[in-house]
Amino acid sequence: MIDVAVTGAGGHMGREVIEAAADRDGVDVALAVNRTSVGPVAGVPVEDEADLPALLAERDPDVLVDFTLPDPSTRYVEACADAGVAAVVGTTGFSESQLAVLADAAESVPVLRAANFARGVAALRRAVREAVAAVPSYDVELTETHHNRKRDAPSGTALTLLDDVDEVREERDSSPDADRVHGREGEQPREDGEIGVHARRAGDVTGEHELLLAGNHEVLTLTHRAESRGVFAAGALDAAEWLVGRQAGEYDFEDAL
Ligand SMILES: NC(=O)C1=CN([C@@H]2O[C@H](COP(=O)(O)OP(=O)(O)OC[C@H]3O[C@@H](n4cnc5c(N)ncnc54)[C@H](OP(=O)(O)O)[C@@H]3O)[C@@H](O)[C@H]2O)C=CC1
Ligand SMILES: O=C(O)C1=N[C@H](C(=O)O)C[C@H](O)C1
Repeated sequence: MIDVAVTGAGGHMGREVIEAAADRDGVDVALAVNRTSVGPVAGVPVEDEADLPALLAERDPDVLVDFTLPDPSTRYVEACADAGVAAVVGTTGFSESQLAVLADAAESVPVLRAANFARGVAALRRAVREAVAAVPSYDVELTETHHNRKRDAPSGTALTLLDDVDEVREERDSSPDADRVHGREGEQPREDGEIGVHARRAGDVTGEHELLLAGNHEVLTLTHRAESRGVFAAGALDAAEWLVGRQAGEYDFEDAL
């Protein structure tokens, strides 16, 4: 049995995680916090996030699962490092300096961060790397679609897929994202090697990512569509179960699969 702490417990993903944990053997939610006051979620009382450091010391959970925003997320992971609690981070949109804070925390505790906890996206990443390696000269365009509440663009998953493309094309070292063109407008002919990146926001779309490769009179598209947030919550809990007992360090969802 592992004891999990959930931050952002009143948010869409925090609620999904608590509900998924309630249905899963071997996982108990020992602590749930939120910024604003909300009632119990799946019978778990939700406490004030300002008290997180004291609550971590008192309840001593094995692992914290966070889906919030970059600012609170970095604070929560720092609190985990102080309390000796592992952290699974699903939040996206971190700046380089916030990522450095997470890396510091990972010197004390295991920290697993992933922009997407859907197993299908893990498979998509492998397929993308393979496809780009097979047709390296083809044009690449990436389109992601999300609900109209989403704050960060492009999505964390889109950025991960772009890094995967760059890794195969071995362009990371020189200038990681110089090849990315975000939308196009006016006179803007496509340049060799550029990757068009398109972020759509509409309605309540859970999350879709499509990588298009085209050249030589053919088009290949690789698409993932999440049909429920439950897939992300299930993956995050799989990651949490895997992470407990690991050495301090930074991990990715692929490590846990
Ligand atoms: N890795 C993955 O698989 C997935 C990642 N995500 C990512 O998870 C994150 C959350 O998504 P989602 O649940 O849809 O978002 P919601 O807007 O539904 O929830 C956000 C949560 O963060 C809290 N929050 C917002 N601002 C602050 C603050 N300043 N201090 C403390 N807490 C704050 C909110 O609290 P309050 O209720 O008080 O506003 C709420 O609990 C996003 O970064 C998203 O991209 C989403 C799905 C899957
Ligand atoms: O904000 C969301 O909802 C999602 N965010 C993640 C991202 O930024 O990639 C993952 C998923 O697509 C849903």
